[in-house]
Amino acid sequence: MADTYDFGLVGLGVMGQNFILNVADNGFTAFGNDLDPEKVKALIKLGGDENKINASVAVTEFIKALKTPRKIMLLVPAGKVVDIVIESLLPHLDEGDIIIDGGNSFFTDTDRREAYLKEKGINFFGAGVSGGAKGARKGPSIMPGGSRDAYQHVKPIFEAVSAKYKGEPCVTYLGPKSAGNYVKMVHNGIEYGLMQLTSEIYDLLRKAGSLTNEELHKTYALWNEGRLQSFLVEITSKIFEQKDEFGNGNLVDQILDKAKQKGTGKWTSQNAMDLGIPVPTIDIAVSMREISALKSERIKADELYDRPTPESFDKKELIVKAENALYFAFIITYAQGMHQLADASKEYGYELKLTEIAKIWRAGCIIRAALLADIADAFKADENLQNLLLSTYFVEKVQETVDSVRELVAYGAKNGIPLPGLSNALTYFDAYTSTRLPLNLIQAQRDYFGSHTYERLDRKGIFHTEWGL
Ligand SMILES: NC(=O)C1=CN([C@@H]2O[C@H](COP(=O)(O)OP(=O)(O)OC[C@H]3O[C@@H](n4cnc5c(N)ncnc54)[C@H](OP(=O)(O)O)[C@@H]3O)[C@@H](O)[C@H]2O)C=CC1
Ligand SMILES: O=C(CO)[C@H](O)[C@H](O)COP(=O)(O)O
Repeated sequence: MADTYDFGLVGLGVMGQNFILNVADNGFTAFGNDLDPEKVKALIKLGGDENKINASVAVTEFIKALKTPRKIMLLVPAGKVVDIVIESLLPHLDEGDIIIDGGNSFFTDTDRREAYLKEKGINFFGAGVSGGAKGARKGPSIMPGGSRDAYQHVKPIFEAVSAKYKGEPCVTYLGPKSAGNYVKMVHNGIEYGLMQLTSEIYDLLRKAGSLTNEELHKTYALWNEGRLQSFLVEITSKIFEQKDEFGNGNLVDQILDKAKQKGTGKWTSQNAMDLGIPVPTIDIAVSMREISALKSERIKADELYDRPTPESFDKKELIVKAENALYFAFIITYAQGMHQLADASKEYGYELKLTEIAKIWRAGCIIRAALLADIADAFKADENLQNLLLSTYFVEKVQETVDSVRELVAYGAKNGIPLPGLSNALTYFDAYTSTRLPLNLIQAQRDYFGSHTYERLDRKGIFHTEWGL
């Protein structure tokens, strides 16, 4: 059994178990490891043939079973556990072995781990995986970064197990250092934005148009056949038809309206702030999960204030406008995420190719959408495109949908329906496309109270005024 397996995987939980079975399905032999003997047993049983897929709780047995250079993927919870697992593997590894962190690790942790392991002759790289349990099993989108040479050893396995878009694997080497984890982080930031927008439109449809769950199911299903075709719209349509197993109508109506988060959306926002890149639709999606968590305060506050009863909206007209609005806001969210990737790439030296990123997101991942093929084309047509909103293709798409957004945002404000993602996307658009913003006044105020100086429109140089004299 020594030195026989092609691929090792530590962490046989939701992602790990599915990923390793996918590896075996694609003709590679694989060996798993987990602290939990039940998970080890379960994998061996599911694998069916121990020569093809095997597992052990013992790290020594796990390491011995792998062909060199060993290719070991970690799918364990992000944070300290990754360091603990690395330390447990290290004494048994040989120079040239490869550790791949497939989890949602924070990108600076990946840089630290890569530098630490390089000193010991071990290759380390981060490879974000997206697609949830089903994706891991049937074909995820994989976002590897780190050593290009080390990636070559894993490339055939990753290309075989990844999702395919029209035959093209949804994986490619993205760049050095933590490029893979960074791209996965922004993927999740975009995911937060799209989820927030999808839920706001649901709120609007049920409150303004009185759509039933059955109508919501049909509406999202229909949208999923058009330009909004995407994994999130597809699962949303399915969610509305799920019955509650306790017999209380539809399950969605029984789910507590407090959204949890594991950190990747917040990190996207925090890092965008650090780099000075505006991603307000992602920021507000994170804030909305935080507001949702304040359930008991929300209940108290609701009792203190009157709220308008929503005026009814013609159902057919509302559905058309809501589809326009969701399409518009999806474009804006991707535009913000791609902008963040472009600027981060310069800052961290990742040399990211946005076309390639859009291409590997076209299938397998949570934010897969028909729109991504158009986004890939836009970056292909202009490699230096600073923002999707500057692409001719998207100018037309945004132009034909923005009026619906204006109308719905105004309706929401007047009728007390919170649409923060939608209004934020609109505000971002209006601000980004304004030649003049009122921030000249902010510069004047800063100079007034703090002598912070300002620049002028009509001449070059840095100026200060003794205001009010
Ligand atoms: N779930 C999802 O949809 C997605 C998750 N991810 C990321 O993938 C990673 C894994 O997530 P997920 O599979 O959901 O997590 P799970 O908690 O389901 O699985 C993690 C597994 O790692 C095991 N583990 C913990 N410590 C060790 C150790 N020292 N040695 C060996 N095994 C260990 C756990 O065992 P035990 O339970 O006994 O502690 C568990 O079986 C995370 O970084 C997550 O953010 C990425 C994309 C999608
Ligand atoms: O990476 C993922 C999807 O792409 C994971 O499902 C992640 O847990 C989602 O983030 P959160 O739990 O914060 O909603």
